[in-house]
Amino acid sequence: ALRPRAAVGVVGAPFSRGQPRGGVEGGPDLIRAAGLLDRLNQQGCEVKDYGNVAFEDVVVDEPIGRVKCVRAVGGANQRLSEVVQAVKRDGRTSVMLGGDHSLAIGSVHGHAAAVGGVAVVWVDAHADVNTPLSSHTGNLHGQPMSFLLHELQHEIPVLPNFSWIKPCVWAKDLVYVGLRDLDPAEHYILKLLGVKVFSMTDVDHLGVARVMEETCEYLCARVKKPIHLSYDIDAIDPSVAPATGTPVVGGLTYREGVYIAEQLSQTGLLSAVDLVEVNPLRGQTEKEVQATVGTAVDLLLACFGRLRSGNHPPGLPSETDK
Ligand SMILES: CC(C)[C@H](N)C(=O)N[C@H]1CN[C@H](C(=O)O)[C@@H]1CCC[B-](O)(O)O
Ligand SMILES: [Mn+2]
Ligand SMILES: [Mn+2]
Ligand SMILES: [Mn+2]
Repeated sequence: ALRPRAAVGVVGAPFSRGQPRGGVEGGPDLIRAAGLLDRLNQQGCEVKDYGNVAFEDVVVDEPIGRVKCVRAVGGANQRLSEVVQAVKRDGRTSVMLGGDHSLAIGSVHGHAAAVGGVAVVWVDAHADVNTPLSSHTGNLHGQPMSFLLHELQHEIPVLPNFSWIKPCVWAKDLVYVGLRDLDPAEHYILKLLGVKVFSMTDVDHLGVARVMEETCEYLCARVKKPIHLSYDIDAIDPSVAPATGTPVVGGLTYREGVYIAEQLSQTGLLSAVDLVEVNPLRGQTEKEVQATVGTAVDLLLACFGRLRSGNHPPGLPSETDK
């Protein structure tokens, strides 16, 4: 049976104001330069590059309380949401290349605006669910999920350039994988809302196969909504992907990271992917940068059907055609 070529839309989001470390805005072009689009084409995807989102420069952006770069982050995500909506309206799976993780606000918002309710799989060392009031750092890359969850809206203050955001994710439709560095407030929020979490302890205890069996079973049999995979490269162990802003030891192996993407790809529900927090200035050598970028590319290829057991073009005989 001929499989339809997966239609993919790549959106570059060269943005860094959700956190203080320069360099992460270089992520999109580095991932492109490593050959992502050609490799997706070669494995049978039909790919359109929507280019890099042109973010408006915000000159005066004083902190509000502790929260930094509020106006820049709010404006950037409003632009990004519009582009992701366009990608989805074109019938393509959206691939957003970051940039820092505050960009998930616009990416998830745009996805949900186009397709209705979405399920979110958040693969990250961190939960990124601080509210503007619970955040110790004031960095918005640690807060994106708080603006998206219906159940947290009473905790969110009015912020300039954020009033366009409509919460669009229910706690029961969110699954975390790879958590190992939560702030107390985040832990409290996840417990209070009963969010499904597979921390690195669970990965150790159950193994990644069981973690993904439970995740996919839950999302395919129960939730059945289009899946938004938001992948922070710092979910992967820093020995594999060191060039990132907030590395935490004890992360996913390369194999576990790819396996997660392979399994989600096979659900057929993958509707949008973020690959964020690749920061070339945080690699100590060029080799470290290339290892990080290469891992990001391989994770994305696995999201779109690349299998380590091998693939061949449709039309050739394969066991399923017997
Ligand atoms: C703040 C440092 C010291 C700590 N190791 C660290 O990173 N902590 C995480 C957890 N909470 C922080 C925050 O809210 O600012 C940090 C967010 C990371 C955002 B992410 O997109 O990279 O997932
Ligand atoms: Mn992280
Ligand atoms: Mn993150
Ligand atoms: Mn990070």
